[in-house]
Amino acid sequence: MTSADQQKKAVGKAAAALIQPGTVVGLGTGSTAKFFVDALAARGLDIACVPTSRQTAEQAEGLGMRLVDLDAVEHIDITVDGADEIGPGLALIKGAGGALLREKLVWTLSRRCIVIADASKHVAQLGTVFALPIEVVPFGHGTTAARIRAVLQACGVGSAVTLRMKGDAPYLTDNGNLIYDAQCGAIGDPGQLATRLKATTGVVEHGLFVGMATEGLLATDDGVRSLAGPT
Ligand SMILES: O=C[C@H](O)[C@H](O)[C@H](O)COP(=O)(O)O
Repeated sequence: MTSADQQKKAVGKAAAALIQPGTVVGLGTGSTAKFFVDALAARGLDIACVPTSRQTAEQAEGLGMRLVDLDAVEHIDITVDGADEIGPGLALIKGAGGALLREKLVWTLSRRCIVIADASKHVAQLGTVFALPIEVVPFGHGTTAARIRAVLQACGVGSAVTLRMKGDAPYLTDNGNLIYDAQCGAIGDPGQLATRLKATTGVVEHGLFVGMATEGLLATDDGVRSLAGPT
C-alpha cells in the first residue's frame, strides 16, 4: 500500500511529464502541487511559469524557474494544481491552503487545467469530507458571513461557517482577505451554489471549481489513472 505522499509524488511526476518546452505553465499550490513543481524543475525545460501563491512562487524561484506575472501573458497553456475534493465531472473543492482566488485567476486564463491528487481526494459528492472555503473582504465580514449563511440555507446545504484563524488572529490570504470555511455537507448542485455565492456582496471568491478542470490525474495503489472530465 502506498502512502499519500508517495501518491502525491507519483502524480506530480506524471503531470510534469506532460509539460512541453516553450509553454506558459500555471503552478498550483499545496502539498501535491509542490511535488509537481519539484518534478517540473528537475526536467529543466525552457518554460515560463505563473505561480498561484507566494508560497509556490518562493518554491519555484528557489528551484531557478522563470516566473512571469499573470498580466504579462495572453494565456496559459497548461495549469497543474491539487484539490481538496474531486467530485463527479471533475467538479472540485479547493482552497484549504488559502490560495483559491489566485488559483481561480490562473485557471481562468488556462487552456488546459489538470487537477492532480492522491486517492483520498476522490469523492462521490462534493462537501462530504472538506469544508468549502469562501474568501471575503475584511470590511464588515460578519455581515457578509450572515449573507453566506442565508445562501447556504437557500441551497439546502449545511450553513455553519467558521472564520479561519491562524493562531489567535484571523488567517489572511495573499490578497489580504479573510476566509470563512463552510461545513456544507453533501452539495447536491455545486453549480447553483457557486453562482449564488459569487453573487453575494462581500464575497471575493469561493472554492468551488465547477467546469474548470479539463483533465484529472488520480494516484492510487495501482498507479496513476486518468479521471473523466466534464461531459
Ligand atoms: O489553497 C490551496 C489549494 O487549493 C490546494 O491546491 C488544495 O488545498 C490541495 O492541497 P493539497 O495538495 O495540499 O491537499
